[in-house]
Amino acid sequence: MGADLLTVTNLNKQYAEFQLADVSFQLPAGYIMGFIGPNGAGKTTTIKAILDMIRPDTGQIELLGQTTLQGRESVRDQIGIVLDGPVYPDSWRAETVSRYVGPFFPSWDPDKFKKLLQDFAIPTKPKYRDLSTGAKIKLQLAAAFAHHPRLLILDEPTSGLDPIARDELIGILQDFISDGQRSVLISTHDVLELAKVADYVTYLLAGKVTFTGSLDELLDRYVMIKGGPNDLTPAIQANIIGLQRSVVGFAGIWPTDQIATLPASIVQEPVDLESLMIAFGKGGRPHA
Ligand SMILES: Nc1ncnc2c1ncn2[C@@H]1O[C@H](COP(=O)(O)OP(=O)(O)OP(=O)(O)O)[C@@H](O)[C@H]1O
Repeated sequence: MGADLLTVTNLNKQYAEFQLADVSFQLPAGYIMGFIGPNGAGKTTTIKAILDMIRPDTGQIELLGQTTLQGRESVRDQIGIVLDGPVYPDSWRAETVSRYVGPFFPSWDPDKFKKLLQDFAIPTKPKYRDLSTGAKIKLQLAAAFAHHPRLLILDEPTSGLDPIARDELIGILQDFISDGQRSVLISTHDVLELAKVADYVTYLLAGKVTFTGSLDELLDRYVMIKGGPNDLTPAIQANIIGLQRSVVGFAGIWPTDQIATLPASIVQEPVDLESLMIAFGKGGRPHA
């Protein structure tokens, strides 16, 4: 496993009605980490702290081995950023980005940027405000890749993308990490797409990390259980995560290490990330 490109340790930030509490996780080189959790969990706040767009109350952020603000500034060139929503002035065109954004990055490669505009099929004539949502995201990606980043940080890049564009983006991210030297931190609600490529996930709930680690490890910890109405004993009801009832019975998430406590009539199936996220979001908590 390569060196960590990003380490977040005990990050705290207090707002009037929200607290980011002791957020810690690390991302090694060569991997994609999904940063997931319900609306308002604190994903954007954490990303803003990582990018020095807000100042945390306490905690440490290490970006490409640099912990101080000055040190992190010195590696800024190696961090590619894609944020949700409009990021360039309405009147800009694709090549304006190279003219005005390029000078901020010592390793900006105008030829690479031009080639990416072609590769990503980004129209160069329309003004930024008239580009489609997908083209706007791809323009940010082209700008991020044009300065040869080692770490790509994306905050909800898939919102507003159609399924084809989402699939394309996932492919681009996979290519990006393929040499084992680079990593991606991606915050998204699109866990179906994410589950196809993420090696690691960090799951944030109400400002706290409730799981960080390998996606396979998270999925191995649980099974989906199903049974008829009469199978729902008080013991199952007390421990099941994200109980769903219907006329034909019930379903929910169950910790793998407690499978032995289940009656033989209960059906067990592998769990997927989306079902887990829904169950956790409904008030269930990840099992220690
Ligand atoms: N500047 C601020 N002042 C006060 N509260 C803030 C500020 N910025 C964010 N918050 C609050 O912090 C909480 C977390 O917001 P954040 O945008 O980090 O969540 P998120 O996980 O990215 O959510 P979403 O998935 O909806 O984008 C929210 O309740 C939000 O209102």
